[in-house]
Amino acid sequence: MNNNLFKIDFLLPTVFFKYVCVLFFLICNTTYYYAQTLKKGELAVGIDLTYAPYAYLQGTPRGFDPDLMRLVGEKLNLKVVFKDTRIENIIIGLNADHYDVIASALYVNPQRAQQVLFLPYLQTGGVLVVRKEESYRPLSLQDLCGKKISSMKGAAWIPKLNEVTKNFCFKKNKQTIEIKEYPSAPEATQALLSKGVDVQYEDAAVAKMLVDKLGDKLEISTQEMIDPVLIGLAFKKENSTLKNQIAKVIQELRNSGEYQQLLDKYNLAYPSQELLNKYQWEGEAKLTPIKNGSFNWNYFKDQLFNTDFWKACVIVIELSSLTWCIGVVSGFFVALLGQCTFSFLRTISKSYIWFFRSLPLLVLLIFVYNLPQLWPKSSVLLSNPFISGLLALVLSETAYMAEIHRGALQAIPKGQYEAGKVLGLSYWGVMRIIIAPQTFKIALPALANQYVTIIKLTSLVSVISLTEILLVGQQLYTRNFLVMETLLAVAIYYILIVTIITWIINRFEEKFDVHKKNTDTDETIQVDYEKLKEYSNIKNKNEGKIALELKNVKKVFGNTLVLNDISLSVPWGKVISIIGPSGSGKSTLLRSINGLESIDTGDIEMGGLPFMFKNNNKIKKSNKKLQVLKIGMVFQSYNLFPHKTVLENVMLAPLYHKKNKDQELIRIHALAMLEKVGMLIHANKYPHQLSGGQQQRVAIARALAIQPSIMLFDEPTSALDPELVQEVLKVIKELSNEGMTMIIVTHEMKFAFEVSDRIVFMESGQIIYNEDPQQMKKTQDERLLKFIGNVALVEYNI
Ligand SMILES: Nc1ncnc2c1ncn2[C@@H]1O[C@H](COP(=O)(O)OP(=O)(O)OP(=O)(O)O)[C@@H](O)[C@H]1O
Repeated sequence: MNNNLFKIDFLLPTVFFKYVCVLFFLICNTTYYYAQTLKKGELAVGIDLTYAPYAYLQGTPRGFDPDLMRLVGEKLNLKVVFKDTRIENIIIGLNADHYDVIASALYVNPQRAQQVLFLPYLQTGGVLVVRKEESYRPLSLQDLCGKKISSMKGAAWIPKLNEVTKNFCFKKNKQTIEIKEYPSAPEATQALLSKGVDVQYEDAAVAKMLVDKLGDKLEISTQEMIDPVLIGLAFKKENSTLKNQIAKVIQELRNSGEYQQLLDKYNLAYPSQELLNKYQWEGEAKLTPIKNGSFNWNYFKDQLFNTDFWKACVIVIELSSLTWCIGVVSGFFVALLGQCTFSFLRTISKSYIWFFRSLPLLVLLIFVYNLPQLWPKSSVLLSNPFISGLLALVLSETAYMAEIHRGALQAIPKGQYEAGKVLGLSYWGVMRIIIAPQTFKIALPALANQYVTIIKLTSLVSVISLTEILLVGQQLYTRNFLVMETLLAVAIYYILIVTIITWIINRFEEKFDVHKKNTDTDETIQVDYEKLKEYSNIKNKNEGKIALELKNVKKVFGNTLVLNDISLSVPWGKVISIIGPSGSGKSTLLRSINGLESIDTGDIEMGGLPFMFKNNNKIKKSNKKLQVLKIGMVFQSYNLFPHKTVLENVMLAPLYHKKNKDQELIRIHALAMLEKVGMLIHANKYPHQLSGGQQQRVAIARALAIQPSIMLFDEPTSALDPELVQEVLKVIKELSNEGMTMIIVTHEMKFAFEVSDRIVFMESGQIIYNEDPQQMKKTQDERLLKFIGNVALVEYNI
């Protein structure tokens, strides 16, 4: 027993040692695996599949890089997984552990070498591509002075082109080389085809593929590669194990000849020793590596003072402001077309909105910018990216703005249109003076929001090489790959612009909001009261004996006969009240008299002149504007213009029609009308600051300001509280005393019987009685008696 125990005691350290060894081996092994790839048995490859012939998607990833990585994966016994990533984000993705290696034709440059480990595996260089139809054939960079060059964003040769401008072109008194950077090679080629640029500076392999496909239009003008550059696979700084392993595999592939076969397939070359030596010196010895994960605050701070960013801010503000201003106006017109009575115009509006809202802005931008390819004459304007960008943005934004305006237009009560119409304003007059300002005010919060959206949308214009803020940022980080630092600076610039613009719009919105205007104090109006009296009398211009004559008027709404053979004669200076049960056609009759409703048959004459009459089986309106001006109309719901003060409401129509009067005279007359209705003291207030009765009295003053010969009142007291009714009736009574010809639709029976010369009783669209009030009181008709009797006869002190 003791022996056994001894044995166990003796054996334990041996077993423990074995366990520790196995565990150590396992840990080492695991670490080994995780050191080379993120996921065991898998090689994740970061690749931009939009760069043929190096890497592209045709069902599966194809091109030189995918082919090479598959070979490498085979040799290392790893499953290759491709992670499609845009080139500008590819290094940040590597350092964020999204993949193990970048195989995406990544040019080796000193800034990039600070952030990743490079394994050079290819050599390429730039060539110049030109349009075949033209005679211009540049052979070197020196031949590019004064020309426009398209290039892929962040290409290695861009700094070199700038050097040529500085050290060669300027010294020879030649013009600068203008470089336009595009997101990818196809866009750069498109710019060349549509004559936006003169030359495309392109990678030799890409250019060869281009010429293979578009040989009838494009040609490589250089004899050999300009400035050869290295292309490398990139690894995380800490992952030299994987780099060494893949370097070993590539060496094996080179030894076996497989690598050369692959190079030949794509017309590429392995880097020359001379170029590799240069890289050792430039890329690794000279620059201190950037520590992975650190944020370069100094670089970020420098970007806040970068003049290129500030210039781009000016471009963004100009582009977004112009887009917004033009879009607001054009959107309003598209929205108006949508409200038209002509179905053809409505269809145009709807189709426009449908089409441009469905079209992605990016597609529209590229299409507009490249339109000169289809329509060469347009290149005069459209080859300028600012103009192309503005046009595409305006086309797209107009559709969105039209929808915002449509909502605002629908929110404006119909009475506002009608009030403008009865004041004799033309359609465009009503739109300009009454509807547009109100629509704009309603739509302003949504429009302001759209402004902010446009500011951010301008970043898309970088696709056609307009150097706005994002493009400046992209140009920087595609070279140095300090993506986070650059994008933070970009974000700061956008936030700054949006904050300033929002502040300006908010001030603007406050200015527009009449509810926030402090006009509550009853400001004394500076007027000469003696002069007011001179203008306050009603001057009727009575022509002929009869003010108004309706002959056999009929009006149908759908299948309902609303006015049935109405004949009515109104002599000058008389007051006619129209009474009758609800729906009997009283309002329709009144609205037909001033043309707010058309009639189906019959004639309407005013002062002996035809106003509506039958011609070729159609009812026509003659001298409509002139006739309307002879009629003042007061609505049940006042219909004052809420964005104008009381005085502005009253002066609106006389100022519009002018009639050779000077503005001061119009103002005095308007004040006189306000004095007449007892509203002079409130002249500077806005309608929302008045009671219902006060608003109705302003509405009467507004109708009187056009100096009408006939006044129509459509239930002027129906919307008022009983205490406010009498202040309005008092004004109407005074007008009748002055001899104003009036037609009043009312339910105020006592008032009607007191003030009227005749009372018209309507039922089912017909005039049943048209009598003197005293005579009507003696009626034996039970129906009429019942109607008059059923109405409460309130005692008014008027
Ligand atoms: N725009 C319209 N479209 C269709 N029908 C209408 C329209 N305007 C009025 N009507 C119809 O015409 C008839 C007469 O309406 P109207 O407003 O002239 O009557 P009213 O006598 O003024 O009534 P109330 O005293 O209630 O205002 C009603 O049956 C009404 O429904």
